[in-house]
Amino acid sequence: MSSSRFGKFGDRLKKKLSSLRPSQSLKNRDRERVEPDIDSSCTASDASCTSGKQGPRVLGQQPRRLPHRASSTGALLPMSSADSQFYQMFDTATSPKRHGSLDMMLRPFSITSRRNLFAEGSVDSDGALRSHTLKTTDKLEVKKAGGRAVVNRQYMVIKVLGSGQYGRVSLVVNLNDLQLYALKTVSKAHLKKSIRRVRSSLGRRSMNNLLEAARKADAAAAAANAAEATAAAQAEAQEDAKAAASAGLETRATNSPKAPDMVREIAVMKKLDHPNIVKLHEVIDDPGTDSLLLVMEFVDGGTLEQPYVDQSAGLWQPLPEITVHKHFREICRGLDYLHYNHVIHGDLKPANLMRSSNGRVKIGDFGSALIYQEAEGVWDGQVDVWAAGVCIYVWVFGQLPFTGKSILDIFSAIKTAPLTFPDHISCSLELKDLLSKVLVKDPRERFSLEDMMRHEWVNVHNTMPCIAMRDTGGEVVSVTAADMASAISKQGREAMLPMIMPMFKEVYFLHGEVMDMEGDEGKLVFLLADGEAEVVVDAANAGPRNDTEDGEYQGDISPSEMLGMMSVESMTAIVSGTPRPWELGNGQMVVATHGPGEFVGLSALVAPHPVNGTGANPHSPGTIRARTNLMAYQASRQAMAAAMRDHPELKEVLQSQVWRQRSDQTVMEAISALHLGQRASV
Ligand SMILES: Nc1ncnc2c1ncn2[C@@H]1O[C@H](COP(=O)(O)OP(=O)(O)OP(=O)(O)O)[C@@H](O)[C@H]1O
Repeated sequence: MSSSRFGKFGDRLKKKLSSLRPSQSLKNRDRERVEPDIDSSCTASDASCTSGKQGPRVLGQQPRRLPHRASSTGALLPMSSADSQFYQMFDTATSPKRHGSLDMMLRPFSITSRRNLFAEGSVDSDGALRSHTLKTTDKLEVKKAGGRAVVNRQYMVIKVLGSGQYGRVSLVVNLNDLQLYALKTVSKAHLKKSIRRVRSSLGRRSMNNLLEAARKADAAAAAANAAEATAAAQAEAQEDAKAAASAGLETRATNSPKAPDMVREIAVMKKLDHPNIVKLHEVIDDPGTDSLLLVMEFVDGGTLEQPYVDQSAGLWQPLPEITVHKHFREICRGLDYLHYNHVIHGDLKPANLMRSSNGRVKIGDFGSALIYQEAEGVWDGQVDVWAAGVCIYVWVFGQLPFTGKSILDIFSAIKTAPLTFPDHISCSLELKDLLSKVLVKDPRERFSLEDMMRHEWVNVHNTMPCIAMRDTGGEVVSVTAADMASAISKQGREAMLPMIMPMFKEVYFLHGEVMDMEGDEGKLVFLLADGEAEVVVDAANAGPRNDTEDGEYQGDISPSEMLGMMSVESMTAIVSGTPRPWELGNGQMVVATHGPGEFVGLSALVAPHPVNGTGANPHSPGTIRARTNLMAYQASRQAMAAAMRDHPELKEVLQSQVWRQRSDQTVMEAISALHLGQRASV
């Protein structure tokens, strides 16, 4: 492998990069992917099945422009045959049809472990139940059967239950166990943001920041109804106000929020199991979009807000104290279980409390929950105690304990106004006593959850004890590597994990540290647990590895075949001449970034050789480097190879992982193909 030859290739590649224009930006390409739109309103006659829209929803769709080449002065030049060959291949590889066929190629991996109840074109005995492909993304498949949407051949949508600020909740039936579940679509970006938000609020923002934020919010929503300030918002504001006051109104740079770890949060949530907690059963990721689907226990009695609030007037209807008492004891148990497992709910409010048909109250919506880690410092479970107190107050008195005409007024009332009880509603002295100990502004002086559970109003003078988890014992939920890796459903993942998890050991890397070097024999495979890794390739060193001396191509797979295996994104990255933040200079390019729950280093193990297309490529096609401080599970290539020999299905699954991750391997193939395309034309 002569370095001059690759040097020449490198120069030609650079020239190519600078002379080409992408037909679309990477961003637009990403946005062009079909968004999942699960809708119960589909009918059998509506083949597109998207709420009456024409065909699936495509965001940011733009007419495709033919690639052309510009001179340095911007004038269009006639294409060379190498260019046109390349463009032809590029066009084929990136056309929707071609992209579709890539999906087809991957599809068999997606259904191996699922019951195929609604195979394409299947018809029931009456001929009524037909299925049509509705939409398929990399991991999320939505089909239509019997006029209803079916997600991943498992969850059939019955109806929409409701919509929150960030997503929609549908009632679905699980075709595997014929039980009802609630399926919630949430935005990954929102989930990450809310984790960050809770962390930062628990990390103590200053009062100045808080008031500034409140002023901005007030200005933006001058007409906002004060009643919209939720119990949780009050609780958060309360915590912030007190914390800021005790910190002398200074912004604390220390104790800054850690990078959000959605996978860890989800892994913990999935392990929580308590009669007063809405169970999270499955999380389905669609990597092509911002959507995450949460499959939850269906709670059939509605929320503890709907029946008690007059929506038109925004007024609460006071509840009998005895009803509130019953609800509250269950909330205490659920909260106690959460806190025992180091989970802070962070958004406790009547709208997030649900009732089952047998009257049991369940805490739901963990979108703002936080897993407390001792390393992070202060335990802030007191935020949930405050919110629980606000819930009692609202139910008993039919109004919020602290109100104002604007958000700023409400914050100010929370911070300074004394707790009062309306005269026109009578309640027991015990309840007033409890509220006066729970709605205490300083969290250090506020009742703890256990104090609350021992209070005479709750345990009815010790005749109905409300026993805390700490007194009964029980294992605290912990998450293992296997839990983390299976937290979010990935196709084939479930079958693979038991085979590979025993091989992994925990490793840590500092930001910038090399985990595996390009060109070395790929010895390691990593499953990322926390933090991000990037794959960097050196374009100047790229090229085929089994050319003959005279450069003749010896492989048995053609460049166009290789291009058929490429992802659109990596191709766009290769041909774009525009400098991008991920281009490091000196011909180095970050071709892939991976986060928690994803594998890196697999391509050396299972991907076909970039040129001859056969066998596994024993060399790392790119350098794997820590993009942040990170924790990962590491396995040796040898051990993985042995497992693949013993379990042929593991190889299939890992191969599909490589393609799905738009790995560095595909980029290397693109570079090789570009090289070969150029040489073929010389
Ligand atoms: N597990 C569930 N079982 C039954 N119904 C549910 C379930 N989860 C949510 N719902 C219904 O869906 C509605 C919307 O829920 P969602 O959690 O999206 O919004 P929210 O909590 O009301 O608002 P936000 O998320 O904006 O705070 C709820 O009001 C409730 O009626």
